[in-house]
Amino acid sequence: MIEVHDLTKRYGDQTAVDGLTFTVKPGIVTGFLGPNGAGKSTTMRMILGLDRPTAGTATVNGRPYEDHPDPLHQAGALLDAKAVHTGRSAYQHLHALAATTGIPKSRVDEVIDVVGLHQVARKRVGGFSLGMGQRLGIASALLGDPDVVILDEPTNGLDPEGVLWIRNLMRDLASQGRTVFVSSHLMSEMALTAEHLIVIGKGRMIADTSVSGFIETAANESVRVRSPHANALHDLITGPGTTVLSVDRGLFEVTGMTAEDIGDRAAAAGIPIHELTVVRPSLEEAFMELTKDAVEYQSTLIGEAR
Ligand SMILES: Nc1ncnc2c1ncn2[C@@H]1O[C@H](COP(=O)(O)OP(=O)(O)OP(=O)(O)O)[C@@H](O)[C@H]1O
Repeated sequence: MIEVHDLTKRYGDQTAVDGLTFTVKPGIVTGFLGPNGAGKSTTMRMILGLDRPTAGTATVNGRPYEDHPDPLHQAGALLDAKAVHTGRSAYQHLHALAATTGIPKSRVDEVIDVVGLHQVARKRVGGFSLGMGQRLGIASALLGDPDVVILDEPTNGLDPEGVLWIRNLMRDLASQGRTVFVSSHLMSEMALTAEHLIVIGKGRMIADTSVSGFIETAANESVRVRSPHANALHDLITGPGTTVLSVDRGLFEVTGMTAEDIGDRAAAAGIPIHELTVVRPSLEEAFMELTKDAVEYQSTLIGEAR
């Protein structure tokens, strides 16, 4: 379990993390989302005791990370996969890490198996592809058999096979009862992996919610309805609380009325319906909508700038 309370980090007059309070629970994957520069890495570094908060607290399993006598068993992290001595083999790297932290040698073989690096474990890390480097970073994170796993943008730059592998691994780790906290700036990726989301923008909390709850808050569901009897259909769906957008002749986009309601009313009035579709915003759309005021650099449409 990770608990963050009123966590704040300032660099000079810039506030990178601004009074964040949240809990990351075990047994599920929690996505940590935000546009570039939102403060995700800084928050993760403070949770791991690598950066000192300007104010507030962050604890891992009830204590500041650095106060645990067995920190690698409490939390393992992938922050920067490139931070590895490139002249060593994967095996040597993990072995050195295990030796300096009192982790048995047998665990090195176990994690090499978990991340599927056995065939290249004796090769120099310098020759590793990005995906192999990422796997090695994850092996290092898992070395202490940690309760809490923290991964900063683990799928960055990976091919589809690597992305799928990381996604399945995160789910597996969560199903083993671990706390899995993973950052991303890609909503679409999190939709497939995370159950819960913490969304930040400019260092501030925007949403702490389930994936489905996030979509519901971020944008309204609408219903596309089509009928050859356009006028009759229009009269039927117009009323207080509903918004009807005419998309094409006989095709409307309705908010404020459910598909069931529209279907029942049309049936009762004997109006044929040729399409009745619930339109849910994608997670990416919902994310853009929620964070539009919190991105560091906003692109301006040429038409708007005039
Ligand atoms: N050591 C530092 N000194 C000064 N400013 C910093 C430092 N580290 C981070 N920042 C600033 O703090 C803000 C948050 O950065 P952070 O890297 O935590 O964001 P992020 O959400 O992880 O973004 P990204 O996805 O781009 O990595 C940014 O504006 C960044 O420039």
